[in-house]
Amino acid sequence: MPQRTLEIDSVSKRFGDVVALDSVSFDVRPGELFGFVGSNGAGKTTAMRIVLGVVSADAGEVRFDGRPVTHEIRTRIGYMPEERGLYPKMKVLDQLVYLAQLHGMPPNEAHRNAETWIGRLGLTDRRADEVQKLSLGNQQRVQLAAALVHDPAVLVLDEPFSGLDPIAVDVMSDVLREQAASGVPVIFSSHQLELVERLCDRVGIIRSGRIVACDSVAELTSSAASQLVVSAPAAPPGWAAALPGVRVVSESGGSTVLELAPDADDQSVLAAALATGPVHEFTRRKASLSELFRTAVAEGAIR
Ligand SMILES: Nc1ncnc2c1ncn2[C@@H]1O[C@H](COP(=O)(O)OP(=O)(O)OP(=O)(O)O)[C@@H](O)[C@H]1O
Repeated sequence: MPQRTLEIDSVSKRFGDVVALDSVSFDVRPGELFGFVGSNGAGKTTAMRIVLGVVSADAGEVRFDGRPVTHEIRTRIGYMPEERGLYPKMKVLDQLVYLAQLHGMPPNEAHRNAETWIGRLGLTDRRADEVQKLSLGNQQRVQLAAALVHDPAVLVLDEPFSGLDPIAVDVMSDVLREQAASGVPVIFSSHQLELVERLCDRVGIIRSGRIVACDSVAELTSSAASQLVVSAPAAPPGWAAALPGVRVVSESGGSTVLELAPDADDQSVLAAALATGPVHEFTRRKASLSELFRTAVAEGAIR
């Protein structure tokens, strides 16, 4: 295991009868952007809270750099909680300086870092405003600054992109990429799967407290069933339904999307399409993360 890896090892957690996490294991490596995705209530927030020590695990262990996460290590984690955790009446600059010092940073450095992130995140005009007077998106920028202001060794961000405008999404994306590039393991949860697909080195999909897939998007999509887009305007409805190893995903206006089993013969699909008349398009398409996610959530496991 490389140094500075965050390891979640066989972590389980119940709340009464609800199994929130069932022996969840994955790791986030240095320099990696890791996307944590799953339906509402799948267990993402619980897992992140356990990493932070806000919630204790019933079983399993969280390690950083090969050692169990202690209070000292937790002060080196930059955390953006889902419920957000700012002091509403405190001014932006004061708040960031205070939080940096709370993580053990000397006052001068705390001040310098706070100013740096205020500038970087486009909050300069708001630095003397109380947090409660900011728009939600700007509060979120402050929340990101709060996670970063103490130069964390790990970043754990619970839905950092929710509610951001497109410019703020770009800023957030750039900052997360930079942090990862500087060697920080970064994990964030999100329901914006196109964004996760675009940004992340690896993705973990959690379903009902269990990890059902964990790999790079390229690996996950290459092992998923491949799809064919066939445009055959003269083909009658249902033309492909009886072809062996073929599932019709959608059919509209002469364009049909088919899912092929690994051993299905695409040439016989082409022959069947040509038998109906001209074929204008015949393209293989990889499943997107969204499609993969739906399969994983529906079936429980994709590999
Ligand atoms: N403090 C708690 N007390 C009781 N049940 C809880 C508590 N925290 C979480 N749960 C339950 O644990 C399960 C996992 O919830 P969690 O918040 O981790 O999901 P999530 O993946 O973050 O969902 P979302 O995408 O909606 O934020 C849910 O069934 C939830 O109701």
